[in-house]
Amino acid sequence: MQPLMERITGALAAVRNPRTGADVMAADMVRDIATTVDGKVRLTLLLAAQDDATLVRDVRQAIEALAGVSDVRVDVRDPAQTEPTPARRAPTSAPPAMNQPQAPATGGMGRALPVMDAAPKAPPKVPEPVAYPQLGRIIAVSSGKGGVGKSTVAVNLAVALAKMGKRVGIMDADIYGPNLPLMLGVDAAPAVVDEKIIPLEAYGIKVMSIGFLIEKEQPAIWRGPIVMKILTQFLKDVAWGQLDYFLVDMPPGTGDAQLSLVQATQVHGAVIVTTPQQVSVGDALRGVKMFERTAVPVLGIVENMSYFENPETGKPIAVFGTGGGARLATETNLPLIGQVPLDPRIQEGGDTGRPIVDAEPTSRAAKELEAIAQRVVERLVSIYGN
Ligand SMILES: Nc1ncnc2c1ncn2[C@@H]1O[C@H](COP(=O)(O)OP(=O)(O)OP(=O)(O)O)[C@@H](O)[C@H]1O
Repeated sequence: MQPLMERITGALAAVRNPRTGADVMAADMVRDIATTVDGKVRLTLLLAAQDDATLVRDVRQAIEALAGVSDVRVDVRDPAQTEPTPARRAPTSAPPAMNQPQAPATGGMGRALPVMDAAPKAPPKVPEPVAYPQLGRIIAVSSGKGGVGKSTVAVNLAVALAKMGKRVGIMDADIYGPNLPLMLGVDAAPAVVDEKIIPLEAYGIKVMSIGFLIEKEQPAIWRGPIVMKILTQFLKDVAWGQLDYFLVDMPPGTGDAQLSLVQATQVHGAVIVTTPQQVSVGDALRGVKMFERTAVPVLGIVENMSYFENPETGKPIAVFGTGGGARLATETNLPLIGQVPLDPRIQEGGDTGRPIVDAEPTSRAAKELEAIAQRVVERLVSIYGN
């Protein structure tokens, strides 16, 4: 058999970039191929904003198919932010420490930090927002900080809307921690038919996640232009069909993805998720302001993990303080459209791919989430009509 390195470069020479027609080796899109004696392969793929993100998967699959390969990691970089090399670097044999992560430590936050945090040299061109009428009303579900239950709320709102007979799509734009595959129990490489990506389906909703495309267990290094690229591709190149509501599970904070989304299309409304604690409320306030600055109407505030229902008395116990959602609503003059209790079944359902609105429809949490979906619809109708 040929040496592994030669077989890798041979396999990559058969992976074509549909945008340019050239293979990824000839186009100099592959850097730093490294292998270990036990068949681990690591490489860097230079993916421009205009390139098809499914190339990452194609590259990985081409290498996985080779005999003797036990593990493949593809690090994605934006060529605009990568130092040009005068000549293509020769493939290197892997040093023994090859498998050590290259990204900075996460500082115990359980979330990988981006490895490419250098500012782009030239300001990126701001694209004109494009309308996607087939997606129906586009709703961003956002939070100021991570871990407040934004994805949980987004997923359950989507399922609740579907139970109301609406046609619903959901995508995540969370490059650092796409949660939808786990929460909805779907995780497969979506099929591509006639150059359109076919979304996966769960609980009557159509689903597309960055998690279906990017490498698992490796730091997300997609930044600025790549986020924009993925968002646009999900809006434009996914065969969503005609929808009534399209939910976007945003990454926490007020960064690239939020701006990219509002630059990519008209967002009809935002739902801001917070917990009752003051610190969470402060972050959420910044989120509200960001949407207001970009002329996206905030439909309302959802306070999650509001209270724990005492199983014996049925009385609420404030676990994370009280009143945060109401305070934020007063400060921003926005409606508080729901208070979702802390319920261990929400977490279990999130981990096993069964949203509580489907799994425990009679629970107080599920009923509240359904009521929130109803209020979101009413708010949208009051702003845009039917
Ligand atoms: N009301 C709730 N009761 C119990 N557990 C909850 C509740 N809401 C969310 N959780 C759990 O809290 C964790 C964080 O929720 P989730 O992933 O939805 O938050 P997030 O704000 O989207 O986080 P991230 O910043 O990672 O995207 C999950 O394990 C989820 O199941």
